[in-house]
Amino acid sequence: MDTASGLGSRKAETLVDPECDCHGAVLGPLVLDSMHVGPKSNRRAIWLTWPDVWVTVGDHEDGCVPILQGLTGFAQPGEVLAIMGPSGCGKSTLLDALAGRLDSKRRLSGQILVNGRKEPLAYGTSAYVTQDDVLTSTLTVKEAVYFSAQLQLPDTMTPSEKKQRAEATIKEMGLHDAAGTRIGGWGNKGLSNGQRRRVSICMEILTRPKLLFLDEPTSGLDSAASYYVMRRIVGLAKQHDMTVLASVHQPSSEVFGLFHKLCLLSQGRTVYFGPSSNAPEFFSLNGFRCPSLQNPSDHYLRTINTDFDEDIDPGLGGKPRTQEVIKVLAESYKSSSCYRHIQQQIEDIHEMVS
Ligand SMILES: Nc1ncnc2c1ncn2[C@@H]1O[C@H](COP(=O)(O)OP(=O)(O)OP(=O)(O)O)[C@@H](O)[C@H]1O
Repeated sequence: MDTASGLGSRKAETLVDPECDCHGAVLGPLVLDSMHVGPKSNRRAIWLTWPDVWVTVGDHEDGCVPILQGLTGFAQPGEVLAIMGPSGCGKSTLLDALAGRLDSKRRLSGQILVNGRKEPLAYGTSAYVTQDDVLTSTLTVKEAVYFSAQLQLPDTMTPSEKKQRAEATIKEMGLHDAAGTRIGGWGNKGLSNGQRRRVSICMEILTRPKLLFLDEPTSGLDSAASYYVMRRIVGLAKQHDMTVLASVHQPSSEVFGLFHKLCLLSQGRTVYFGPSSNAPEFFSLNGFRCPSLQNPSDHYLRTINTDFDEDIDPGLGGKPRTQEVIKVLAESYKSSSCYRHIQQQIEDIHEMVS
């Protein structure tokens, strides 16, 4: 196993771009020690990079329609990247592309690199929580998670260690009170939708995968549950050097504040990619300042949602149409030093892990 020897002497660096449009903003730490294989894990941490990824649907006869248009980004160990944007902007497609789960209709071009290499993920290193909860309705929460633990966890763990891991994970997802409840399903009511969501997450985080994809992990959860679930996931990422990518619809300010990086998409284009703490400055500099006391994620999504454009009266207050706003933001992002810095960080990652 490659332990990235030689990197040990390089300490955690914080990259600051002196020229960044987000003045003096800290553009996020490249924690080089994450490559170290420490006692808490016998698997290598994962740096996922995607410089210029496109996804299209259709064929040559009917014409190809781009769903994702030249997206560039990376996800790093110990951090959670939030993928946000209006419905249909391409969040699930990006997750599917990065996880190697695109169906045959969707064609990928561009590179997705795992630790700087184009290679399939080793078995057991990644997990994906889909939008639909596929669970056995007749089992209780405890049974489902216990069985899953017995099947998924390595033989090096004893049955009682597996049981303990299952119990701890049930607790982590706040399901201890529902442990004895049947999952249920159509015509056989059991868990609530939010509880089912948390059981699905439980099953996938049991193994502490090095790379975790979460498609709408907080859908169906109330704001408090969303916050606690995301906080646990952020904690697990930090504790186990997990690289987490989550598509999120409508996070509260508190949940939004938990994310390390933000990938904001609209119509398959990047509107912003970078530290979530720098997004307010990016929007302000482009003339779309988030009003004080407003949830920043609400502001970003409202600014770039075209679905209800006819509700905006162009004659009143000279408000630009959303299509123009998206164009301004996407072009501004592509020409910003923030974007160049992300490209540089990707090169640094490739150099570091090679
Ligand atoms: N297999 C496919 N064939 C044709 N179009 C597709 C296919 N998969 C996705 N699309 C289209 O690509 C766009 C992005 O879809 P995607 O599911 O990635 O969006 P999303 O941001 O995850 O949406 P939501 O938040 O509503 O789940 C949509 O317009 C969708 O209709």
